[in-house]
Amino acid sequence: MSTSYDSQHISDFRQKSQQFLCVRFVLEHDVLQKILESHKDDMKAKTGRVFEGKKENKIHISKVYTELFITEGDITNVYDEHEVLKIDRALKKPKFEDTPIDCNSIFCLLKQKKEGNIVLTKGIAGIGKTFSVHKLILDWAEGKANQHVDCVFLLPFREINLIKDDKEISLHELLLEFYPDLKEVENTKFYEEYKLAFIFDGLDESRLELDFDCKLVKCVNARSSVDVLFTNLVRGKLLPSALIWVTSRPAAANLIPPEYVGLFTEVRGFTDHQKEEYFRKRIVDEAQASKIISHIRTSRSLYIMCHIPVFCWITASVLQDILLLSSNKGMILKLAKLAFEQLKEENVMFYETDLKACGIDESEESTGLCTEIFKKDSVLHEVKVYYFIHLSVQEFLAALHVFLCYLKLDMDELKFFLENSRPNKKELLYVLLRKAIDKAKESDRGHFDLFLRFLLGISLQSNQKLLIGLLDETLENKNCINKTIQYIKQLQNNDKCPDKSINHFFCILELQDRTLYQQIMKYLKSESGQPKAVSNSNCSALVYVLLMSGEVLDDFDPKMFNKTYNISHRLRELDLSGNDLQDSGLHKLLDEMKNTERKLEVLRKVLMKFSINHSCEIVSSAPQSSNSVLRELDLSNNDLQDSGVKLLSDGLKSPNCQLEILRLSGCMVTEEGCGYLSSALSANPSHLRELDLSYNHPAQSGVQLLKHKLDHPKYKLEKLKYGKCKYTSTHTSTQTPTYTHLCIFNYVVGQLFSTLALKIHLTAEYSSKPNLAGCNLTAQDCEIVSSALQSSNCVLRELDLSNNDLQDSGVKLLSDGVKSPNCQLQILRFVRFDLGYHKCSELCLDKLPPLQSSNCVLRELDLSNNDLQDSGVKLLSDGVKSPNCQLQILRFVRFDLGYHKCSELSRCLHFLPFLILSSPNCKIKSIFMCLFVV
Ligand SMILES: Nc1ncnc2c1ncn2[C@@H]1O[C@H](COP(=O)(O)OP(=O)(O)OP(=O)(O)O)[C@@H](O)[C@H]1O
Repeated sequence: MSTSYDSQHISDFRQKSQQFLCVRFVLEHDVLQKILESHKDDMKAKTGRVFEGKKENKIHISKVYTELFITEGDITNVYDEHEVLKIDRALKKPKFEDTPIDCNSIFCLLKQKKEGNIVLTKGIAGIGKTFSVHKLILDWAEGKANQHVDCVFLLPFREINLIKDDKEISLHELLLEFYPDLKEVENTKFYEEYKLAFIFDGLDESRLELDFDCKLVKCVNARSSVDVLFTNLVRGKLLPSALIWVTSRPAAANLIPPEYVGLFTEVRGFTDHQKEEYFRKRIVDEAQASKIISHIRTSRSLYIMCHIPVFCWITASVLQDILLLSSNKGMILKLAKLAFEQLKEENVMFYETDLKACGIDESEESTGLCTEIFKKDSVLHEVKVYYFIHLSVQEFLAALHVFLCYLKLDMDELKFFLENSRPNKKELLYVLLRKAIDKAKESDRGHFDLFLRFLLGISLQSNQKLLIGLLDETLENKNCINKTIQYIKQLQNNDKCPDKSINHFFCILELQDRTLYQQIMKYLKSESGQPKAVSNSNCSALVYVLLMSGEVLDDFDPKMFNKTYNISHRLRELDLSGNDLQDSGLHKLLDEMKNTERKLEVLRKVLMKFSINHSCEIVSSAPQSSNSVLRELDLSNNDLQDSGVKLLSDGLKSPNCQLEILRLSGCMVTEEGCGYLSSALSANPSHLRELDLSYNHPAQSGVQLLKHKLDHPKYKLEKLKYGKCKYTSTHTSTQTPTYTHLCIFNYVVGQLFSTLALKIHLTAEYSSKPNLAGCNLTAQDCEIVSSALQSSNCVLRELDLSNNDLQDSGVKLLSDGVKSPNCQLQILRFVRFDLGYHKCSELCLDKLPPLQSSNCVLRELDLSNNDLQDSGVKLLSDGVKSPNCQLQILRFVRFDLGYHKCSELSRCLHFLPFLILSSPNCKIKSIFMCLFVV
């Protein structure tokens, strides 16, 4: 029997199925709306708060966001202009005549275009591309703009890079990686019926290899590599109705073929009006904002630079801190008095009455600055006691107070030191310092020691400059400083107590006396030639003094730590940061340590470039040795590479290895190196707790191998640093005591000298002598420097590139710059620019500025501390002999002969002056050579 449907049946069925579809649609719609609402909340959280340098500085974007000048640009220019020229142009001629466009309107403008599928926005580093992206998304999520768009996805290339290169993934899955909540849209018509916008931020950071002729992908569920998905979106093959926005720095903008670009925009930064608006918005205190704006106006170059928003931020941070210091001046002075009064009494804890006696009342004690400097406790009977956050803060403030009293000639306050003496004004500082030295010497417990060091530090004019805002004037009194140094030295001759003697070393260090080394040697060698007894605490102080002095290490004899003076067994930590100790020196040192019952737990060798094979072998053998107690090893910023890491990993595998912390930041480690480390950890899982691989180049899979170890209970690994997270080295500075209080300055100033700032600094018109020493510049950065040198309006006259790891390729680029007829460079410094560790010195030197070139106008060249070797020196002398060479001063001070004991080098070096001076063309007036034969 066949079923027959009459028309009534059919109509009922239609009605029901329509109802069913409606119900399904309503349900689906509800689900989607919920997902979209939660996505919007997610986006608000993601884009609403912005980092401003430090984590704790996370603020809401609306508090700082200032409209930017964005224009519609000509896409064809993208393909023929170099980024440096763009920066240059942007800095010199920030013209804002074109019609600005509102960032929120870009999607509407795109729709008006007949051709092209995407919006491409370019802009130089720090100009505000990411900020614009965040603002657009936030406005959309808050319902303020672009409400025709149902859903916006932010996909920064920086994060896309984290997806495995070879992973096949669908667009839907890609979105799930970023937005897991979208899981539920899978079976809906989300991708077909909703208006979607995709924002790809920072094309310049992308590691994708873009091939716009690649295979077609049209379906959101079809799998392929991420680059194929991206190119299909851009070509309009995948989700053709979606809106796509890509941002990029200029150099990478040309990766997208122009035919796909519907709207091309350029972020041009802040106009003058916007700059000022930014400062007023960011700095809530109106008077402070006005002060900063007027300060910026007085400096033309700063004012121009501030059209780049990131500079506005840096400027605001630096200037605000300086103002903060002066606006808190009154309070700081009261605290300084309090600190001194209490120090005199040897008090570290004090009461409300003590605060009042120094003019600090109850209302002030728990506000502003006080809360940062004080700690407050209620002890017995609810009586409040106060103490400075750290004793050194009290000691520093006390020293500041005494120095201020000296400036004000407040003899009453200085009575504590001067007692009955009444020196004249000229002698006052010397007498005051001398008496303070005596006071510290008299104190058995040494409670004036650090105070004294701060006071001596502040008495140097160079340090006083750091206290602008607190001191009304700075004073240069070299005569007094010299007399003080002499006085301390005199005391040292009769020093009976080692503790006092060490403090005297520190005092001399604080006064930046260069003869410190001899003083130390004198201390170490008693008259009988026998070592003096050195206490535990003095041992580390002594090592500190020894190692902090660059001069000392030229003559560094590791035996001193060991047999002769028998102090190495007390050594716990050895920081060789920034020293010249070569491989051979390190070898000797570790060798000595091996033979004793040593307790060296922490070895740091940061910033010391050294050869791969030698040093890694040395370092690898140290943790393997059976009596090794090495716990921390910091080899950051050395060119270890994977081969070095392999050697090191052999050490780690040893059951004797107790290493807990290993820092290999910036050591050119790739995925291969991660593999070695991973297998070393597998072989010996029990110790390593912290591994720093930041600033290296491991592919994601390399990191994954190690990350796995983080989760597994078998391993102790707790911390793994990778990517571009900044590792703050614990590298100490000779001036630590005096600068402790200024760490906030250092932070901001550090920001100011970021590579980005320096790049722009370099191309800015005002700067003819940028100091780029120790700025972590790389070979790539040399491209910028080289272009600057070749530019027709280059004003660079003097360039210091010391202590940068520029590598051969970088030197080559620089050399191209110096050869350019436009280049006016007269002075070039490459001090301790370790050419040596490439072990191909001829090559390197070959790439140094060509002294023979008729365009080269170099007058001064400083190659100190480079391992040029014989052949290098020969090349150099050939250059200098050339009739074109203009060189007048050539330095290679502290050339380390010990390293090449058996080579021809010494002979060659002795010959060099002769070779050069006997040449009829030679214009050299002085040669600085300082030879140390070990
Ligand atoms: N519109 C703005 N309002 C206020 N501050 C801004 C604005 N744009 C940028 N800034 C400031 O400049 C800094 C850098 O901006 P942003 O990260 O957007 O630059 P970018 O062009 O994306 O740079 P890069 O190419 O280096 O990624 C921000 O952290 C912020 O401090």
